[in-house]
Amino acid sequence: MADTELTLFGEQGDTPTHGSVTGEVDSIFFRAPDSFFKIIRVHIKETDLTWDDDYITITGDFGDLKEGNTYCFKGMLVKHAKYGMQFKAVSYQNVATSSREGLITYLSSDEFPGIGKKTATQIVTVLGDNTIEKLLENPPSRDELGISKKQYTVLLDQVRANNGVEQAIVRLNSYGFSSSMAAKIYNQYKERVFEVLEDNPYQLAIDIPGLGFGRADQLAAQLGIAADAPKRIQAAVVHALQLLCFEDGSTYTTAEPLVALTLDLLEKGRNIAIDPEQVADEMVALAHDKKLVPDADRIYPPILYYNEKDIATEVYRLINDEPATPYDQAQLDKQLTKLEAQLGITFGNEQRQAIMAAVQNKFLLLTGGPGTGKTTIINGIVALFATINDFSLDIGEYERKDQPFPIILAAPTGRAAKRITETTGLPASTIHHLLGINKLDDQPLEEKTLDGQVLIIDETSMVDTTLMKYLLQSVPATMHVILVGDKDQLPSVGPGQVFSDLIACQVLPTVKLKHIYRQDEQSTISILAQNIKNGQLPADFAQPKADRSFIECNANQIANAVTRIIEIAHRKGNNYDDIQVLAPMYRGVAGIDNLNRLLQDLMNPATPQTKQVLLNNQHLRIGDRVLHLVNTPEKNIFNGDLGKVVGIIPTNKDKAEQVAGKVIVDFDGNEVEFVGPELKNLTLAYCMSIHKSQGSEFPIVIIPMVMQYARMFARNLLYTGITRAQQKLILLGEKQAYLQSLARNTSSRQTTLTQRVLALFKPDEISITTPQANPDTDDPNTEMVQEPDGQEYLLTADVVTKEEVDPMIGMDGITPYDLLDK
Ligand SMILES: Nc1ncnc2c1ncn2[C@@H]1O[C@H](COP(=O)(O)OP(=O)(O)OP(=O)(O)O)[C@@H](O)[C@H]1O
Repeated sequence: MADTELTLFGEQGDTPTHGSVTGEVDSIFFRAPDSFFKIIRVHIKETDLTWDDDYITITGDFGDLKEGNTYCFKGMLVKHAKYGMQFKAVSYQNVATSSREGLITYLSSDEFPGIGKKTATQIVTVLGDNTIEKLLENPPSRDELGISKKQYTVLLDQVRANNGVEQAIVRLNSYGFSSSMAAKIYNQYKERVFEVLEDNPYQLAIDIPGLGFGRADQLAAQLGIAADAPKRIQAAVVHALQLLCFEDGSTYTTAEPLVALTLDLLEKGRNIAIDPEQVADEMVALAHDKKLVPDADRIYPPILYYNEKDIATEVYRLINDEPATPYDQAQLDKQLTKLEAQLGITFGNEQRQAIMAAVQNKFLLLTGGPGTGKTTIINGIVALFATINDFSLDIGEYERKDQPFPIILAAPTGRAAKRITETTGLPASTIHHLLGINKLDDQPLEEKTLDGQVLIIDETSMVDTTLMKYLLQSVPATMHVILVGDKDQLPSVGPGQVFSDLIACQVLPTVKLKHIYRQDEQSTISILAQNIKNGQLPADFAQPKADRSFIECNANQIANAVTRIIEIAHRKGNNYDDIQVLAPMYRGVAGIDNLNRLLQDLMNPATPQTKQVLLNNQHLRIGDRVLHLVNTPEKNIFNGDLGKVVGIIPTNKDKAEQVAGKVIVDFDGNEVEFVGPELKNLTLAYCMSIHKSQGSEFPIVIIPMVMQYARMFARNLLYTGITRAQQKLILLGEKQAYLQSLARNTSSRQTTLTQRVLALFKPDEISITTPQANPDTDDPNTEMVQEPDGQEYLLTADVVTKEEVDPMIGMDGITPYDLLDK
């Protein structure tokens, strides 16, 4: 049950009703499969709330609640949008075990066979009020209790089974953790929970998502850990190092920012001054204990330091351990021409070179800008490999013989993997799946060696340092590795810029595609892309071109302007399905959520006959464009997939606000049913985030960019967004927002992978086999696809005045101002 559906009772004026309910659990309606969350009905015995009924619905995170048992719940009354008034418990306690009589009744109940009232009284007399806690935490010997061996075993086993979780949660509640956080903590450490907590409360900040250094520090204060205790300072250093590396995407930091952030954490938490010398001393101690790694003037979290080194070693191994089989160039060329006929495609010259380089090198970096056909040529690489090695590409044949398919195709995201399959017709998976990694940040369950002849990874720029290390470690020496990507598009979420760093080495086999296929030769979209990549806006940025335009407007005008642009484009014969709005943020008047509401009314308006249901605060209608938000490989749909709603079956037919029972969505011919909790994985997609659009293309792209989005500004975000447009691009918003996006070049993460690789390879050691050796790797200024003739670049907005901003593409007679006011 999402909290957004709840309002605190009395929120609109009265004080919220906090209080307690003591009562017997009548029934447990709902148990969440993956947490302690439960919804229960309780028969009230006592309450300080104003409540007329004998029963009340209570929600919360509870351990092993038993129907028929009496508990005391503390919390507040809330109003659920659909189910009305209910009680949200933040803590609870079993009443049966909180008084002497209750304890005796409990211990002599059927749950403890062989223990009668007399023995139960004897146990409670020896142990007193805290009988249960003592039995759980520090059980007395059998002799002390004076009971039989059998009774002793039953007693301890049953108390642990019944009360372990509950008591731990109650005790964690007493440290101020909510029941849901207490449940997370308990699940992490189980019966070791208090041992960990008392030994080092800061460990919680490392292990429990959502529990930061600040909260662990409060707990440490409760447990009496001094403000200048080495344990506390060390925890702050480790936390600051994580923040500096993991939030910035760097693999290391330096002493100055690390000490500054550490002091900030330490002094903010307890309001005292800490001597920087002390921080430096603890940094030395941490280095001694291998909890951070100093190297020259850099400081690394150990995992990132060793992962960079391991990647370099693996690349060296793959290139040197087993040299590639030499092939005759002319033969390859001939084979490829034959394959083009079979595949029904003519590869460009540089694409042909890239395909041949892939079979001639053991390890190849295949890079190129957006739309240069990187994904498309995977098909050619696979086909050429199969031909020269004489193996079949018929999956069925391998399945029948129970043999592995010799080509392994994978990508960092499910959707990129699906795109490979769509392009090649061959199976592809996420790298996580390939390596047997369950959660995003976990490691493989067991060491794995991949079985096959060729490994091709698409969208490699999104692979972070840790995942790349695991991937390369799983590659046998005989396997060819082809890493495909574009270093200028969005980087990995996790630390590192592996793909870009490997290219920057300039000693590894690299092929760069330059010719753009997504847009045609005359396209000014690709020229704009090159400029943006170099951190520049062309002087003609705001002048309308045949395929792009810029409309200046502020955040409050965006929604209206976008709507009008689409209306006009539609009137001019463009199909709504071909128009995609891409924006950086969800919230705000110019955010994705607001635009979606407006664009839905424009592109798929409700009529009295329209079937629609309420979902995630949005109305979903037949015909709506929707986005899938998670990976569901078993249904072949992934995070970022776009589909169209083709069927809706509402549940409660009589009500005005119908709630969805079932929604059927067509994802490019794959019709998928969504029921119950699966529905929350869908959202409207007339406007979608630029992040989710990476790897996709659309005929017409509209991008609003205003200062309101400042938090998200990044050069590679803008670059990725505009390069999604195949034919037309309409940019709108504040010029300053575009300039600031360019100024923030987040690709400058601090990493040392390049130098680790170079330290292993001596310059003359590596032989690069490319049909046209391509050491021209990484100077962005040397790789302009088309230099705009005599164009001056500028980084200031002054030159472009409002008068120069003309109507949008081909929209004769319409001024920008027509678009702003309806
Ligand atoms: N040789 C070719 N002939 C015709 N069309 C091509 C050729 N190569 C690529 N294309 C087309 O160009 C478009 C872009 O190709 P593709 O998606 O493979 O590029 P990409 O480099 O992977 O792009 P991105 O980095 O944005 O994912 C596709 O529509 C594709 O069909």
